[in-house]
Amino acid sequence: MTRSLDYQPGFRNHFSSEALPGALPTGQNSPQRCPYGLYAEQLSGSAFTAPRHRNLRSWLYRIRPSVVQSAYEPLAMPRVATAPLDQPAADPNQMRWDPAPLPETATDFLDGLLTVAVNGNADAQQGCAVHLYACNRDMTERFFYDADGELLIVPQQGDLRLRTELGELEVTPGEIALIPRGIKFQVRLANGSEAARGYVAENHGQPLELPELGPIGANGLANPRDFQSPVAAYEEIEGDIALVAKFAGRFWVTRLDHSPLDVVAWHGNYAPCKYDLACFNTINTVSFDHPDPSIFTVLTSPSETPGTANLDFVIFPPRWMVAEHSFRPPWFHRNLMSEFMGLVHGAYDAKAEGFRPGGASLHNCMSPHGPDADTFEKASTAELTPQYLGNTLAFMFESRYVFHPTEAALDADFRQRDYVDVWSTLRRHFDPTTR
Ligand SMILES: O=C(O)Cc1cc(O)ccc1O
Ligand SMILES: [Fe+2]
Repeated sequence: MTRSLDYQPGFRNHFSSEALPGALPTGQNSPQRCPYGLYAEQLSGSAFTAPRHRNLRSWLYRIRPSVVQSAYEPLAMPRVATAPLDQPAADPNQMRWDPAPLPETATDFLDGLLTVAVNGNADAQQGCAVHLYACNRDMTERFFYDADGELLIVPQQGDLRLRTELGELEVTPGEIALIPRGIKFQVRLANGSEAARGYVAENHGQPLELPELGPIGANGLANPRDFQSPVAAYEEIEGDIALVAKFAGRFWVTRLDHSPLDVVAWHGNYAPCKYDLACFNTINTVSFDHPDPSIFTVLTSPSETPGTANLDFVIFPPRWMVAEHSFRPPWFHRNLMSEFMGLVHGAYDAKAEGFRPGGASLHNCMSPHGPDADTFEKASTAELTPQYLGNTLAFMFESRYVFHPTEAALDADFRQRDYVDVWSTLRRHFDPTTR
């Protein structure tokens, strides 16, 4: 873990931070003249009138307001797709991919994005996209913001420094970062990493929030205090700087003569954050049966239908397995919700092999899936002593909307075209004479 940066703790707290003493106005948001000659700018991540518990906004005190930029021009980014997609048709086939290869030519985070699947409708603020990233170069002269959604970044290899308007964060595999919709940022490799790879969920819907805990009580799962937001940090750099925007499924570029990281102070609850998945308080059965994976929900983006998420971020962390007289791995199942999975490190308990760190799988709405044949055979006869499942960190982006895989994902060399065969050797055990 990286500890060189300062952070403010708490999930969506009302933070205050200033990089110069007294830069943050007190008692009001828009003084007639701001300290140090700064401009005040409000950044709203919700409608002004959103209910109080979902109202998201921060006040930024910056050297120049964001409007000081040129006209936007289209920018080609053919590897990134957005819902709705006309082509190809959605696919019910179970799919799996090996890790995407790391780039051989100089590739920054933006150029290294590749969309695997999309769902919902970005303009209607529904659904999400799943992208992979693989990069070996810093973003230096360019910055990015995404008007189509917030970005949940799940590093799998290599450390990233996320330089945002509201300050800097570093993430390493095992941690996640959340960049709210519209926040300008830049991605650099950190701590000597020469390349980085991971997953991004681009959430078009309601921002991710902590799930309700119901009978679990006041504590457990991801605790709010373990989320960390940056402190204000600014740079004053002049030059020819590109600000790339993703807007309504297309990329655009506007030019600035200064760095957009010019926010000297800010306050509010709309800010990037990071979270170490090792802080997750994992709750599971201590009696029998394998509970639904919703017990492992880190963050959820609700939809209008109660309990039916636009997007859930679920992890499968290291944990004790103690269930008695039970088949312990994930069961065979078919699900209304569509499931995209990735693996940060180790092995996943439903798949003996083939699901590799950096790889991915997709099990769409109602497509059957579950343990592969080897896992089933072993788990059906295993001695059910308490067993520690270490060296594992899988995750799922689960959505009520069907994932439409992109052409690039379907055609990728690293797609395992024979994936469905992992279940083909499941033998018939039925014997009507023996219970
Ligand atoms: O399909 C998967 O591997 C994810 C998953 C895990 C689990 O423990 C129960 C249900 C489920 O969809
Ligand atoms: Fe599943």
